[in-house]
Amino acid sequence: MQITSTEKISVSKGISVCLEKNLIFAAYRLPNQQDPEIVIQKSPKKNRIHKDDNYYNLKGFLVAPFAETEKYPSFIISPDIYASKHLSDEQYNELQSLKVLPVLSDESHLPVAVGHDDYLGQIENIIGQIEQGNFEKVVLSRVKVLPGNYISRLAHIFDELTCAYPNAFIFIFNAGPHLWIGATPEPLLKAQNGTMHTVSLAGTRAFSEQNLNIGAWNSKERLEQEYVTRYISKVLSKFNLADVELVGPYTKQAGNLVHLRTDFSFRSEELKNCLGKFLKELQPTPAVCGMPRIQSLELIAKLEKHERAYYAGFIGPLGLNNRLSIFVNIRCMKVLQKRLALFVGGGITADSDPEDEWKETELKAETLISVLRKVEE
Ligand SMILES: C=C(O[C@H]1C=CC=C(C(=O)O)[C@@H]1O)C(=O)O
Repeated sequence: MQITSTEKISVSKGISVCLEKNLIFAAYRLPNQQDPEIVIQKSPKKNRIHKDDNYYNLKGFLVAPFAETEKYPSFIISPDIYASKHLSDEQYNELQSLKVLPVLSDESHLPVAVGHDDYLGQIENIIGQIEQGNFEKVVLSRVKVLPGNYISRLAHIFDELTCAYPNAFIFIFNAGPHLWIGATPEPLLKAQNGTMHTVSLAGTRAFSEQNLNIGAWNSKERLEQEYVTRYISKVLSKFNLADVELVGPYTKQAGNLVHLRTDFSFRSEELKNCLGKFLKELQPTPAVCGMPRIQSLELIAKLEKHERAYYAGFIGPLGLNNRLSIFVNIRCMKVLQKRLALFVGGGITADSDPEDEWKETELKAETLISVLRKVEE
């Protein structure tokens, strides 16, 4: 049915239609911005990308996994239809005319939920390895599974996330069996007016006025974040980036939580021809992986019972509105036909208390669960 109307078609309506048709698309709302944006690809084929590609010439919504595999590749969603705030009648008609794509079920690889005792056992294992001098920090994650089919409610959940978390990056993306939604507080790389920005984010407390005061944070928490800062500084010097400026650490609210954060900025020119390589070198940082990195990747693969897939990978718009804004995919969930899989993790260091670490992941899960409760009311 063709429409010509004076009624505006919202991004939220666009999300619903894309989900009904199972199209490859992404919608997002950048931190501290009003309007959500939507990127819809007409072709059903994933556009895979590689780190040697010239990212500067890419346009669309970038999706990269925690660890690149055949099953979880990096790809970019083409902006065949791109709209901010509203779709035009023409765009909506074009969307309506696109064919429904088959649902590619991923139910054969269900993320395995890990309970309290198993999680504490894994943390103790990591602390033991840190005490033996094999690691400085390892970020362990787990999955919380919530039964139910939420697909028809995702547009509503997206809208609620945008209201609940104005300073987060709110996103949803769908491509084949990969359907994810979340509200991440962690920018990975942003380019603005010739300057690039990245952050070191780690250390978590429940939000309170008192916890916004940096003086309230202890040396364990500061060290946990300091590892990330050191790692990023090292990557920046490896790429010979000039004029690096560093601000922090300071406290930053993320919904029901507060984190420690340090901001880095540097000239973007230098990365023009090696952005893909730089991103792969930078991510995963010890905010989601560990120190040393390769050994942490191996330990994570050995200990965790689930595949991280796109959790702790990176996502965001590239080359749209002349912007580059990429975020680390945390505070997120994978949406399956009959369940949601919430991914939550936390940094383990020598002084970690396993029970506190469990509580921290419960708090992190609340970021999304509190919004799910709202849409169920
Ligand atoms: C790995 C996650 O958070 C990271 C970002 C901020 C604080 C973190 C922490 O305190 O452990 C984590 O490094 C997650 O939310 O799943």
